[in-house]
Amino acid sequence: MTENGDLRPGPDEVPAEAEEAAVAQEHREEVLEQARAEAVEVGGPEDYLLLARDLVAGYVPGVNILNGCTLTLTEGEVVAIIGPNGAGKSTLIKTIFGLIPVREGGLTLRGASIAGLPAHSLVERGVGYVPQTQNVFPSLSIEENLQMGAYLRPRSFAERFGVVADLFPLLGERRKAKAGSLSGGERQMVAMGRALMMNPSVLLLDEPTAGLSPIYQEEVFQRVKEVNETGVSVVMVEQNARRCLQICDRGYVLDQGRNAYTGSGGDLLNDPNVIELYLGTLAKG
Ligand SMILES: Nc1ncnc2c1ncn2[C@@H]1O[C@H](COP(=O)(O)OP(=O)(O)OP(=O)(O)O)[C@@H](O)[C@H]1O
Repeated sequence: MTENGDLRPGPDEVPAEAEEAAVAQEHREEVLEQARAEAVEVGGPEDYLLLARDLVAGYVPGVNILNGCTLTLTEGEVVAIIGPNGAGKSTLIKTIFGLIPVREGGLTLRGASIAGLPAHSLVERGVGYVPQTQNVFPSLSIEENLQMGAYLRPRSFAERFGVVADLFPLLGERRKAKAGSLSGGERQMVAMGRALMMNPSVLLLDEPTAGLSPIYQEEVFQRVKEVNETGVSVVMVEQNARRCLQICDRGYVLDQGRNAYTGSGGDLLNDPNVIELYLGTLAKG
């Protein structure tokens, strides 16, 4: 408080929140410094369904967003990518799906390099991707959206539609409804259903619960688990970090395009550093 009773902080006073944020930022920098020194230890490409190793990628020439990210996915796993805004989570998933070129590092699927392959080649190889936004064709019906998902194998449509409608009954019950008339949560089911039409072995989900009510968020998490139980391995970027870590097998905390922490969902949820730096309110900063 200033001498004249003004409650606003004076020029030399640092508000408690800003001070806390500065301490947390300093701590994050230390964590990243350590991450830089210790590369994430992984096995060889043949040991994983999917291996992204020391990836460097970015949008603008000369500006890297991923600064050496490593992620592994083993058959049957659900792997979460969490971290603060702008950490590069979506960029990592887009790079894996071939939407952003790999500048350095390796990217393999079942031991074979997929770096440089366009997205449609990845779909043919069994990788499905659900973008965060604009992930349905609003003027098309649910059925037509799912047909778009099966465009590479139109003859398998009926069979796959049956499988997908078993997982997401809404899609069968309302197959003639325009996707644009659905709620955000229902659209997310259409988007996931569409990606599953090609019977992928890996499903990449970019913030599937963003903008959804808590009830729909929970439904999405449950559906992801059910999809995983059918044998689909999942990599998901999530803003609801706590809930995601509860349902995933392993998680990666990214920060400034680098691996900050990695471990089982339970270990990350209970790690005091992860709680302090990434799961608390300061993580949003
Ligand atoms: N199309 C783009 N062109 C240029 N820079 C981009 C583009 N998309 C994202 N970026 C930048 O890349 C950085 C990482 O963005 P990214 O979307 O991967 O972060 P994120 O961890 O997914 O965060 P958020 O939770 O905010 O989506 C940000 O600084 C962002 O501004």
